[in-house]
Amino acid sequence: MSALVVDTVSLSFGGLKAVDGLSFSVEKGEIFTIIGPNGAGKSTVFNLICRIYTPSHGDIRLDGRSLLDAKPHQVVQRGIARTFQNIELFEHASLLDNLLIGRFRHGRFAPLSELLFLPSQRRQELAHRRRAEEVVEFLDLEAHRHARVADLPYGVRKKVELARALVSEPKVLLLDEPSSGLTAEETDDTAFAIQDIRDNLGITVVMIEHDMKLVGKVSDRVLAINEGRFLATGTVGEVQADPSVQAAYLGAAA
Ligand SMILES: Nc1ncnc2c1ncn2[C@@H]1O[C@H](COP(=O)(O)OP(=O)(O)OP(=O)(O)O)[C@@H](O)[C@H]1O
Repeated sequence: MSALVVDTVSLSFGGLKAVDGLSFSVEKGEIFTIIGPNGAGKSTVFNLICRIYTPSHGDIRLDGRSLLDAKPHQVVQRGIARTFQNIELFEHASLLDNLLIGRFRHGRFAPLSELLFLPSQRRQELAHRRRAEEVVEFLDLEAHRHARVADLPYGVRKKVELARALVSEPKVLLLDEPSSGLTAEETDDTAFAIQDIRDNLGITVVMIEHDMKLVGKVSDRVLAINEGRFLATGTVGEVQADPSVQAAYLGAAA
């Protein structure tokens, strides 16, 4: 069974069809990349998967179960985590605190037991702290664990966002332009991190990315879209050679 299925999904903003009858599926353990010119509908697809938007038509399924009955805050509990094109962190909190804040969005948050600090709550807290420390180590962030996020260089902040997504132990990780704003060296580092996340943590990765070098390095399969519609899917070479993909990029550049 596919990990994630987007099934004939549509969404319009006013008269604009941002996503138009789009279907694709992502297999478990795959690194799957969505490409397309600016305004193609890529971020809207992520927002639909995360339930920020509700499709006007179609269904989205995680492990065979529709996500459409989930509220945005329940999507993390269902097993989907996400990073953003523009970093979204608590800038004045420490790296570690940013990861711990994630726990309120993960698992059960019971205000009363939290208040009373019951043993079950304490166990959960400790497990979460352990998980946060493991992720810090996994992404080589130990040197920065107590640093204030606002004081960290951009490349490290981007990694912290990735760490925060991993703390929720997702089945599927959505990465929105993981290389944007990074140097070539940091982008190479990100490629290794993405591969490690799949290989060592067994997480399925769905990524939006413009940097075709990174796309070619890590993707098992690529999906190209334009004007909210399916253009082509296959290996990066197959998709880049597809005439409809070339026409879409040429059109966008015109
Ligand atoms: N909230 C919104 N309200 C109105 N129009 C929107 C909204 N969000 C996106 N759009 C429009 O929908 C279309 C798809 O936008 P989207 O951001 O999904 O594209 P994208 O492929 O992610 O682009 P980029 O590569 O530039 O980030 C664009 O024409 C955009 O202007």
